[in-house]
Amino acid sequence: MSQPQYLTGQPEAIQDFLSKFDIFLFDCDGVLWSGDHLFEGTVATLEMLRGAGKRVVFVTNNSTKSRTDYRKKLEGMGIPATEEEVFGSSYSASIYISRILPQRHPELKQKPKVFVIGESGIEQELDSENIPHIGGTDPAYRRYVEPSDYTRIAAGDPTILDPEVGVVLSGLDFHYNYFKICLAYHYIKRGAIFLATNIDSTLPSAGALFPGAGTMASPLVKMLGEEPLALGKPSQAMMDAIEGKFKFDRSRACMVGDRANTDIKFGLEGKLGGTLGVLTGVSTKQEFLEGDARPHFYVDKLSDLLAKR
Ligand SMILES: O=C(O)[C@H](O)[C@H](O)COP(=O)(O)O
Ligand SMILES: [Mg+2]
Repeated sequence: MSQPQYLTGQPEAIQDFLSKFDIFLFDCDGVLWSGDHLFEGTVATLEMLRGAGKRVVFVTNNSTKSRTDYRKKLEGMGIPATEEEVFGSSYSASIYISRILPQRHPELKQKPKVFVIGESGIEQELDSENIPHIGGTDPAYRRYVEPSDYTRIAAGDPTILDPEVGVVLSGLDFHYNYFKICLAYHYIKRGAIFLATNIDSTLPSAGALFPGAGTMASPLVKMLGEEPLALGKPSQAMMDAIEGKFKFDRSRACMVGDRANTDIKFGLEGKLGGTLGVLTGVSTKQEFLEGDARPHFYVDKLSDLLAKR
């Protein structure tokens, strides 16, 4: 395994790095910003890349926002963007459920609904693919479990366990609770397909780490003894969908990310021409230098790419 090349403070090496690629797939949390805190130099770096004729695509595992939400967040931070340039795990999961799952599970025709553990980003993307869904942000699910719930769920009471649910989709949920876990578990035990938007164990925000989507799915993994199929990075189903949409030469593409086991693994397994690790998010320098998924290049922060000769 080759040693990642450090680019910070190396203008010559940075120019050589930039000349290798026509398209940059950008992770968001931990690279462009940390929650609502935009990292210094992010806007200028993206302007520099676009000014040099490079294509920029935003590829995020954060399922709480839709492509529309991300366009607004990017523009709100001074980064011009179109929804076409955004590819999120909630969108990746939605197109998997609408276009691939029915071929593999024709029985889902009778069970078209998705039980959502997550926020509105998932609901909006399911709506964009005309997939019916329950749970999610519905206030009816933001409550403590009641004694009668146990008997009703155990009995399969259709007024609490919707018989049309064929998929449980687990994402980042800021309103997570015991009641949702109970329902999700019993839907899966009754045959629903167990999917996740992504497996990130932590969420970088305000310069610190918080529970991630992968942590949301873990109680179900513990109960079921099985992992969900995750449709976000490093899933190559997502890479194929992005390549299909943006039609690019993988050897001229670079994945930029802060997390080794999602972003960097995504680029390496996708056989992209390059991967760039950024040390402003989840993964440490040691993880980039000694871990299983080592980037080709790494920098302390994204704006280090602005260094001039
Ligand atoms: O918990 C999560 O879902 C992730 O931490 C988060 O969303 C990662 O987003 P990304 O870094 O892929 O933009
Ligand atoms: Mg990230």
